[in-house]
Amino acid sequence: MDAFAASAPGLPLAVGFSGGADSTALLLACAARWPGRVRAWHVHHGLQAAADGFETQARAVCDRLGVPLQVAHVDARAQPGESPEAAARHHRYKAFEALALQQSAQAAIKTIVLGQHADDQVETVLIALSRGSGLPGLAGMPARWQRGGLTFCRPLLAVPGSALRAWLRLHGADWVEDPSNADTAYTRNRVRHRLLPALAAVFPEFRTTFARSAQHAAQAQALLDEVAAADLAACGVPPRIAALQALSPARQGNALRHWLTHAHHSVPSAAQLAALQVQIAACRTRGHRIELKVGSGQVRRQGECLAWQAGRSGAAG
Ligand SMILES: Nc1ncnc2c1ncn2[C@@H]1O[C@H](COP(=O)(O)OP(=O)(O)OP(=O)(O)O)[C@@H](O)[C@H]1O
Repeated sequence: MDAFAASAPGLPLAVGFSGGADSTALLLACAARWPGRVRAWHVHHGLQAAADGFETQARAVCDRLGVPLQVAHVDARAQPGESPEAAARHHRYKAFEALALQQSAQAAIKTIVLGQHADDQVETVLIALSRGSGLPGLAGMPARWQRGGLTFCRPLLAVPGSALRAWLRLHGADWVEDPSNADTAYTRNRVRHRLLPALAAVFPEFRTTFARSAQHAAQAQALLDEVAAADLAACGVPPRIAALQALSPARQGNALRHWLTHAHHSVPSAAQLAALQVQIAACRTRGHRIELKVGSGQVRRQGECLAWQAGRSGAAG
């Protein structure tokens, strides 16, 4: 397994270690490759009775490998309207950031590696397709990104889940099965247990080909982000309406989506974006008002520019 062949990670690194098969394989591989430069971080989500067993397993594996383990306990219960998976992910990343802050300067963690593999990537792309997502969703999970001064990597995205388990068995390693992975109440689990076997029967190479499509989508999205950044630099932030009107509809929509998503963390629906573009096109007189619900807030006209107003409790900006 040489998933870091393309670019070596900054060391020392921490493995996000759940005790499950995927992150166990990742921890074993990293500990063998960079002895003494690897740590394990385990997040106890406080959600299910089995979680204490995950922590016990994580401790046992790390003791055996001689890898230092740090455990963060969080309360990852979902807020109303939030999915349990999204809540767990949110709290996990916060916990990783907190663990990074606890490190001494000499041992500062440069990279956090996570164990998502090719099957996880296919599931992500299929779920995005089922929701009618655009390129950002179809691009799947990024292999590498920066957050809070840390670099996160997913070096196993090209490796099938079955290959990881076979590799673990070959090395006599054990892991815990998260019982919630079998719960078909979750969309992702239904995709994994019902859809992936059907796909494999029709398209045996689907992991590789879907991953290639996801990469094409990610490259195209990177280009659209560059075009949006250049167009917004010309339009100003917040954007001037006359400058937006000078753009083609496709570039205007791209620039608006980028502005709302990146500056205001508010993803507009296709219908909201189309309505906003109709309003921008009609805005030819001094008295023309624009006031539209977009994402989690509102877009209004403010003089010659658009302005963003966050949902009820937020401030204008
Ligand atoms: N409780 C946790 N503590 C630390 N890292 C975690 C935890 N849960 C997940 N991760 C990290 O995030 C990755 C993706 O988690 P997810 O739950 O989506 O996958 P998984 O298939 O259950 O992975 P695994 O088999 O490693 O548990 C894991 O491979 C691991 O690197």
